Parts: sequence; C-alpha cells; structure tokens
Amino acid sequence: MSDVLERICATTRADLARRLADRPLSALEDEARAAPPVRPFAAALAAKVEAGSGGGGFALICEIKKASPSAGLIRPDFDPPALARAYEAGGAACLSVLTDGPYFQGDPADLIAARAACSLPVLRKDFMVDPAMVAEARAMGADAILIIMAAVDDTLAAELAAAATAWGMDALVEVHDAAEMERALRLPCPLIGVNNRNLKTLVTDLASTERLAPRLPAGRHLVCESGLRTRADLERMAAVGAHRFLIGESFMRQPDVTAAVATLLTPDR
Ligand SMILES: O=P(O)(O)OC[C@@H](O)[C@@H](O)c1c[nH]c2ccccc12
Repeated sequence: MSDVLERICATTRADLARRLADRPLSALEDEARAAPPVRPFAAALAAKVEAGSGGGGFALICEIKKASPSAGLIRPDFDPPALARAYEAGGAACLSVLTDGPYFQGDPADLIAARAACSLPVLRKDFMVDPAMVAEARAMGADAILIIMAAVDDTLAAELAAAATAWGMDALVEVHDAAEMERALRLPCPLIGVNNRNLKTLVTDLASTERLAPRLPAGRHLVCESGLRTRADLERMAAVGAHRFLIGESFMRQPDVTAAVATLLTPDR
C-alpha cells in the first residue's frame, strides 16, 4: 500500500477505535436501525441514465468536499446543506460527502445536514476500514458506502459489502488497475468505480477509465471518478461506456454549483 493511503487508513482506524470507545458498536447499531429509511443510490443513478435519450443520459454523483490531501483547502465558504440544495437543483443524481476530519476537513454533521437539506441518496465517501464504519455510516443516514480495493484485502472487502447489504445500502467498489478490478468483480456489487486518481501519486489521468472500462462485464455499472471537469471529459468517458460520474473538486471550485452541474448535463453544440 502507498504512503498516503497507509497513513489515511491508519488514522481512520485509530479514530474509529476512539469513537467506538465512546459509543460501542451495539449503540451504533441501535442508531442505524433508527436512521431515516435508505434512499436507493444505484437506482437513482440508473434512473438518470435511463432518462437520457436511448438510455444514454449522464448521472452525476456530486461531491461535497472542503479540502483534500492533493489540493488542500478547496472551498473556504463551506456550507453542506446549501451545496446539497444547489446540486439537487442542478440535476445531480446523488451526493457524495466526506466525513473524514484529518485529511478532508469533513465531519459526520456535514453528511447529516446535507442529506436533510435534499432528497438525494448520499454516499459516505470515506476510507472504510472496518464493518463497524458501515453501521456508523447508516447511523448518520448514509445510503451507500465506498469500498476502496487498494485499501482493503479480499476478506475485509467482502465483509464491507455484506455489511452494506445487511443495512440495505449500496456499495461503490473503487479500483485503479486491472488487478483491483479482478478482485472487485468477485464481490456481489453492481457499481464499480474506476478512480482516475492514482492514490499513490495523487495524479489524475482519464486514461485509467479508458484502460479499464473494457474489462467490465455486462451487469456491472461503471462509475468514472476523479479529475472530471468539462462536458468534453464526460463525452470522452461515455465513448468507453461510462454514464455515471463522481465529481468533486471542479464543482467545489465554482461559486454557482447549480449552474456548473447543469452545464455538464447539457450536450455541447
Ligand atoms: O475531486 P475530484 O477529482 O472530482 O474527485 C472526486 C472523487 O472521485 C474523489 O474525491 C475520490 C474518489 N475516490 C477517493 C478515495 C479517497 C479520496 C478521494 C476520492
């Protein structure tokens, strides 16, 4: 595992242990059972794709992210509920929210407030290092979780996927190379994300999706993640079969995110 990834996972594990000392798993599970009902995440993406002409619409997972390890502070005037409403108004299919404090300046309260402000399904876009984090995600109201194949072994990946299913949530399984893709395909999860960002170097290259898209079998849905900025980027990715996109930084850098989303959803010419 790379340095950044290893550091983030180690911090996440230590933070989780601290949280579980305060609030044991049984209490988290009680909260998860009392959480608002799950909003179907994968189905919301499929609905936007199908709504396009010939089933070729674009579905956007719009990310609420104050800062990142690669970019530092991205959005100083950070207002999660206002962003959630603005994304929904622009035509987002789903939201993605970072709740990690040390590396992304996020907080569980951001996810709770964003979700309460709109009717979109929400992905908790943190590094999942323990099935307890899935119960924790559901307790916050999250509708889906991320499984980063570079950060977990096959056993943990299967446990995370099973926990998501048990809570009625969807899982987005993230890969960056062919070996990770092969491991991901052994999980019973339809949403496979190709992260264009190399988590070792933090460099993004849309060619990652072009390389890996042909390896996706029928019945799985490709989510193209990271480094997307323009309508032309989306069209380029659609040429290899991507209709679902996860976009954060480029939206967070624009004052009017409603307009930014609407622009990406409008065909060039
Ligand atoms: O901000 P971007 O380049 O549009 O990327 C969004 C999302 O893909 C990115 O935040 C992400 C995808 N997988 C991750 C894993 C860890 C941290 C971050 C990510």
